[in-house]
Amino acid sequence: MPDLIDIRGVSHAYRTPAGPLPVLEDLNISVPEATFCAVVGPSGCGKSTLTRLVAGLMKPDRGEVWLHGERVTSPRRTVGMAFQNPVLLEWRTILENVILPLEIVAPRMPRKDRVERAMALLEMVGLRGFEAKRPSQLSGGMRQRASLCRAIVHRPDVLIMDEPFGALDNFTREDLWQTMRDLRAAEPFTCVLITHDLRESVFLGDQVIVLSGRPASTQFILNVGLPADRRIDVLYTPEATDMLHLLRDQIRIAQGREETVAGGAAPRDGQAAPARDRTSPALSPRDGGAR
Ligand SMILES: Nc1ncnc2c1ncn2[C@@H]1O[C@H](COP(=O)(O)OP(=O)(O)OP(=O)(O)O)[C@@H](O)[C@H]1O
Repeated sequence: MPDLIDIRGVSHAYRTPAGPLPVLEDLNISVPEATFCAVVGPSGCGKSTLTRLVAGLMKPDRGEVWLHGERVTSPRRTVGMAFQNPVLLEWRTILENVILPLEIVAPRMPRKDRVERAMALLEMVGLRGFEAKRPSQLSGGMRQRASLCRAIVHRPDVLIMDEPFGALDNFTREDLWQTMRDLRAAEPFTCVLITHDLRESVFLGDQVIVLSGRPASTQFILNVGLPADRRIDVLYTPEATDMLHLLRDQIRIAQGREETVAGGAAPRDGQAAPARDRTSPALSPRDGGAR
C-alpha cells in the first residue's frame, strides 16, 4: 500500500523570548493509506506540533511533509481534525454542526445530499434522533461522537485526532474506541491519533509510534498486528498485555526514567534513545521486559 503521509527528516524549533526551543529533530514517519497511526510520547515532546505540521498549519524548519504525493506547504482542506474539546457551535443544531465542513469544502453540494451524508454518519455513531438538539443538550461522549462525524463528513484524506477521548470517563472512552473501529470499517480513512492512553493506542492503532523526549524523534515503532475487527476483550489477551508492557518501557525510556529495556540501554540524560527507527520484532511472550 502506498504511504499517504510521509514525514521526512522533519526538524522544528519554536522561537521563544528565551531563544529557539527545538521540538522535533529529524523526525521520520510513514503512514500507509487507510491505516491508523497512534502517536504516544512524554508530555510536551512535540506531538501536537506534529499534527500542526501534517495539517499544513505550520511549516517545519527542515524536512518535508507529504500527503498523497503532494508536499504540504499550506493548510489542507483534505485533513479532518478532532480535538479533546469538541468545539461544536451552540447556535447550530447537531446536524448543522456536522454539515459545516461540507458548506466550506463542497459549497455546490445540494443541501439534500449534505443532510443525507450527515444523517448517515449520525446513524452510524448512534446519534440518530439527536440531530435537532443543540450541543449543550448532549453528554460529553455524544458531543465527541458528533465531532467525529463532523471531522469525516467531507471524506478527508487524513483524520488527525489530538487526544479526542482524553476528557471522557473510561467506559465512554471504550465505547468511542469501538465507534471509531466501526467508522473505519464502514469507510476506511487514514488516521493519526495523538494519545496518552497506551490501551487506546493498541486498540485503535495499526502502528504505534513512540516519540522520544523533546526534541522528539521516532524512538520506537510497534506494529500492532491485531485483527481489524478487534473487540475490547482483545486488550486482556497476553499478546496485547505484552505490547502494553513494551510501550510502557519505551515511554519510560523516552522520559529518561528507565536504564534498560529489551534490546538496549536508555540514555541517562532524558533525551531520545538513539535516533534510529526501530520496528518491533514479532512480539514473543515476555519480549520487551514485561513485568
Ligand atoms: N507556539 C508555540 N510557541 C512556543 N513554544 C511552543 C508553542 N507551541 C508549543 N510550544 C512548546 O513546544 C513543546 C511541544 O509542544 P506540543 O504541544 O507539541 O507538545 P505535546 O507533546 O503535544 O504536549 P502534551 O503531551 O502535553 O499535550 C512544549 O514545550 C510547548 O510548550
